[in-house]
Parts: sequence; structure tokens; C-alpha cells
Amino acid sequence: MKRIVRAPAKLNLGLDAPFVHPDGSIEWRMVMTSIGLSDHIQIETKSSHSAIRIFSDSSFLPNDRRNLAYQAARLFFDKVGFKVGLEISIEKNIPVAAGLGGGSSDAAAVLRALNEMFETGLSFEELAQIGVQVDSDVPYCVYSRTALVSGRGEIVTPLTKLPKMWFVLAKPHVSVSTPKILKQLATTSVSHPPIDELLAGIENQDYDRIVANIGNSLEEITTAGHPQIKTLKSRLIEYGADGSQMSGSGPTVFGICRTESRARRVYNSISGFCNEAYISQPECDSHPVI
Ligand SMILES: C[C@@](CO)(OP(=O)(O)O)[C@H](O)COP(=O)(O)OP(=O)(O)OC[C@H]1O[C@@H](n2ccc(N)nc2=O)[C@H](O)[C@@H]1O
Ligand SMILES: Nc1ncnc2c1ncn2[C@@H]1O[C@H](COP(=O)(O)OP(=O)(O)O)[C@@H](O)[C@H]1O
Repeated sequence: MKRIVRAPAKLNLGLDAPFVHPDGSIEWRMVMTSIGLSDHIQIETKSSHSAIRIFSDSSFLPNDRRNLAYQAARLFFDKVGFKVGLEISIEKNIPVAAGLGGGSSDAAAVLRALNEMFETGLSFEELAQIGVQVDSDVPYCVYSRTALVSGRGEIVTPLTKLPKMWFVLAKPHVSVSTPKILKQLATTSVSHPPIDELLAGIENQDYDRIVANIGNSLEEITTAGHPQIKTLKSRLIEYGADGSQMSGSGPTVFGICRTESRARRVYNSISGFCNEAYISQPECDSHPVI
């Protein structure tokens, strides 16, 4: 049996961390969306062995139990009470450790695919419960559609589709450690973006209200160590984006444009300044299978 599925990157349009729980885990309030930029994952069952084997075309990825796709498959088999041999091949198009949730999306795509392949009938909520054991973005990625995410990442409330818009992404050539950034949340006073206003903008399909209310609590922390992020954000605006901000814990920043022609202009300009740039639209298909 063989399936090829698409695992889209995510963007955090709004990211608030209202408080840190006593156990150190973070309470999130995030508005997330998925975009066209995607990894492709082939999952093939094998009768010759009972291991989960990971292959990828990226030298940046672990191909053992540290791979989030491996962890998702193992947890899936624990949940359903059987196990078969699998070969999971990842074509990596989403930059790694970029704030774009590539690993979480690969894990979620594996959960969705295995549920379909073995007709195990788990709901998205059940897949999200498995996913949160991998990391806090996997529940969102199970849905991979515009949603409000809260709790420790396990509460996903799907929202109306975004109105028509385009994203231009630019990844500065710096490495960011997510655990280091998240640890600082407990001791740093950060701003809290207006998530409710952002939700109202989406509900009313009001492009200007959405753009005016994006925001990311982690941006101040990450930017303090990597000023290039601020420079890229300003350039996106200078080149014509209506709004810009960092995604997740960074370092990727994105600009928002209303039209494709404007987005192409911003993309062409930023490409001369940053060699990892992408142009993408919000993902419309909630759980894409190729
Ligand atoms: C910040 C976000 C927003 O979408 O995006 P990314 O930057 O990952 O894309 C994610 O929620 C992020 O999710 P994820 O990377 O899954 O984070 P988690 O699993 O919660 O934690 C990542 C790592 O940080 C560590 N961690 C977490 C919280 C904390 N107070 N101190 C920590 O050291 C965890 O132990 C884990 O090793
Ligand atoms: N399938 C995978 N794709 C990407 N990263 C993975 C994967 N499996 C494990 N990882 C590890 O997870 C970490 C986070 O990667 P990623 O999900 O791309 O970034 P982010 O959390 O910034 O959105 C990296 O250190 C990477 O080595």
C-alpha cells in the first residue's frame, strides 16, 4: 500500500503566549494558517520488515526516531494496537527550523495518511491528541486550515477561510533555537497582540483589519538576538507589503499583500536581498492528498 501526501507550512498570523504554566509549558493563543509551500511525503507499507524507516532528500534532517514523522507513526501504531513495516520518504521543501512548522506538518500528514490507509476511523480530534505528544504544533497541522489554537496547542478551533491574500516569505541566514526562545518567555515581559481583533477581521473577511492586527509575542525575544529579522521586516514593507511579521519563534518573516501582482513585485525585490524567499497563498484544501 502506498500514499503520497502534502504537508503544508504554517504561518502564525497572531501568536500570543498569555502565560507559562507551573510545569514550564506555555499557554498559547495563536491564529494560524497553512500555505502552498509544502513537503511531499510518500508512505509505503512493507511486509519484509516491521520497522519504521525514514528517508529524506535533506541533509538537515535526522532519519531515525528523532524525526517527527517517525514519532507520529510510532504513536499512531501504539494508539491503534497494531504495527506494520513502513518506509516514509520526505521530499523537504519547507526550510528546516524556520518557524514554519515543517516537522510538525510532516508528523501530522503521516497521522492523517495512516488513518486513511488503515481505515482506522480516528477523528481529527483523536489524531490531534496523538499529535500533541510529538510537539505543540502537530494538532494544528492535523487540520492544516486557518484556525485558532489554544491550550498547549491541543485545542484547535477551525475558522472561516481567509479572504484572498498573498504571502511573501523571507528566511534570514540565521539559526534560532526554539527551546531557548520559549524558555525566555517565563522571565521576559512581552507584548500581547490583539488576537480578538484579528479573529473579528477574519470573521468579517476584512483584509485591512486582519493586516492591522497581526502580531507575535515571540518577535521581541528572537529579534533581540537577530536584528536581521527587523531589517527584513522593514524591507518587505518598503517593497510594498501591507504588513509584515515573524512566524513562530522565527527566523522567517512574511509580508502580506492583497494582490498577486503586488506580491510578485515584493518577492522580486526581496529576492535580491535574501536568497531564501518564497511566494505563497493560504492553503484552501484542509487535508491535501496528492
Ligand atoms: C513557537 C511555535 C508557534 O507555532 O512555532 P515554531 O517556531 O516551532 O514553528 C510553536 O508553538 C512551538 O512549537 P514546538 O516547537 O512544537 O514547541 P514545543 O514542543 O512546545 O517546545 C519546543 C521545545 O522547547 C522546549 N521548551 C518549551 C517551553 C518552555 N517553557 N521551555 C522549553 O525549553 C520544549 O522542551 C521543547 O524541546
Ligand atoms: N520531518 C522533519 N522535518 C523538519 N524538522 C524535523 C523533522 N523531524 C525532526 N525535525 C527537527 O525538528 C526541529 C524543528 O524543525 P521544524 O519543524 O522545521 O521547525 P520549526 O519548529 O521552527 O517550525 C529541527 O531541529 C529538526 O531537526
